[in-house]
Amino acid sequence: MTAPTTSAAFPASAARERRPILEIRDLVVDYGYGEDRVHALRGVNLTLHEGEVLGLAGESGCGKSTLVYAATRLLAPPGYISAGEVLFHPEGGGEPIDVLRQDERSLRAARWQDTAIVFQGAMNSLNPVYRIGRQLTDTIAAHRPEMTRPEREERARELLSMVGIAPNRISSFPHQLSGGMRQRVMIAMALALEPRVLIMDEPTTALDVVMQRQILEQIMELRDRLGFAVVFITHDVSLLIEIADRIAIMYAGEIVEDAPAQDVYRRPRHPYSDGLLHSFPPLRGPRRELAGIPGSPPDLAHLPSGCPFRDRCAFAWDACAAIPPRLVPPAVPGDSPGRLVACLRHDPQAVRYGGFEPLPAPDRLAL
Ligand SMILES: Nc1ncnc2c1ncn2[C@@H]1O[C@H](COP(=O)(O)OP(=O)(O)OP(=O)(O)O)[C@@H](O)[C@H]1O
Repeated sequence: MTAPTTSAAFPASAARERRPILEIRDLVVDYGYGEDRVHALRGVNLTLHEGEVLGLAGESGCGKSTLVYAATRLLAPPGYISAGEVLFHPEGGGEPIDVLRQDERSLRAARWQDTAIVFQGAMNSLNPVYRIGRQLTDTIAAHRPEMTRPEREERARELLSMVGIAPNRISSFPHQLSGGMRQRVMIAMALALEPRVLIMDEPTTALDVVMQRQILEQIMELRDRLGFAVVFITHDVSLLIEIADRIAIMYAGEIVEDAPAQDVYRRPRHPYSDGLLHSFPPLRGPRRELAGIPGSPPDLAHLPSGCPFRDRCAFAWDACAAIPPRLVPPAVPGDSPGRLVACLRHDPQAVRYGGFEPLPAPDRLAL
């Protein structure tokens, strides 16, 4: 069986040796107030390392976008952060900065320089009345006032060719470019200030498959060359197995599995990760039977007790209705260090502490 290749320039083992660049700790986000408050993030912990490609996957509504919007302070009302820390580690060491407590001025200065985002459907946010060159040079001018106009134009041309667009397109208007080219321009804009973290929220979803692949390959090539870290959001876990070093799977506002991409592919430990893998055709390697996941995610305003996945889970037993699972190393000897899963089958200690008997080994270790 041939496993798909990842961007292997940065093996998962390297992640553990590299410095963390962004640490999200116990992040809690709600939308609205009172009875119908939606608990969109319920204590999320996630670390991104320098140069790493971290994939964030999960069905619609599980909180992927909320997580990156909150972590970059771009969350709009009625969303609000009620607890947590987001630590950004400055280049060259020094005390990490808590992004959630940063004042507006330094936040604005840091945005695009430290962390840049390519939003869902970003290609539609180019201003139709300005040439793309002007839109690129304006972004550069806002952060690098010391650069002269010819220097900014030169940089804009360089950025375009970096993302595979002929530099003479600098004088095109957005409507003269295809959707794929406009999305490349948005990526060029995000890279304009050489950020250390690039967040991409479903950056290629609106494009056809061939264009998606070309853009992904380009991003990975740029990552290898420039060394920025990437958080890549998608519903499609098969795609992440191709491009990510590590994958975090989200469900109902929590991370339920966090593991090297190859481990998620070969041995998913959470039944939800397994279900997601069987919901999308693999891009390479042997075919998997596509089964999908029965049922739908819970209402985040009225969550069930215990494990939020239990109604859809083939392994659920009475303990799952009573004990909320925590992220722990899987109870399988030989699993990669640093791997985490939030499933009671892997946390016999919590099960016993809650007054239940752990599942017998064959079921407990089936995934
Ligand atoms: N403006 C809002 N008001 C109320 N609830 C919201 C709002 N935005 C998001 N939510 C809720 O927060 C939860 C998480 O949404 P979010 O958009 O972060 O999920 P997602 O995983 O990024 O989904 P998608 O893949 O569809 O973008 C959802 O259940 C959604 O209903």
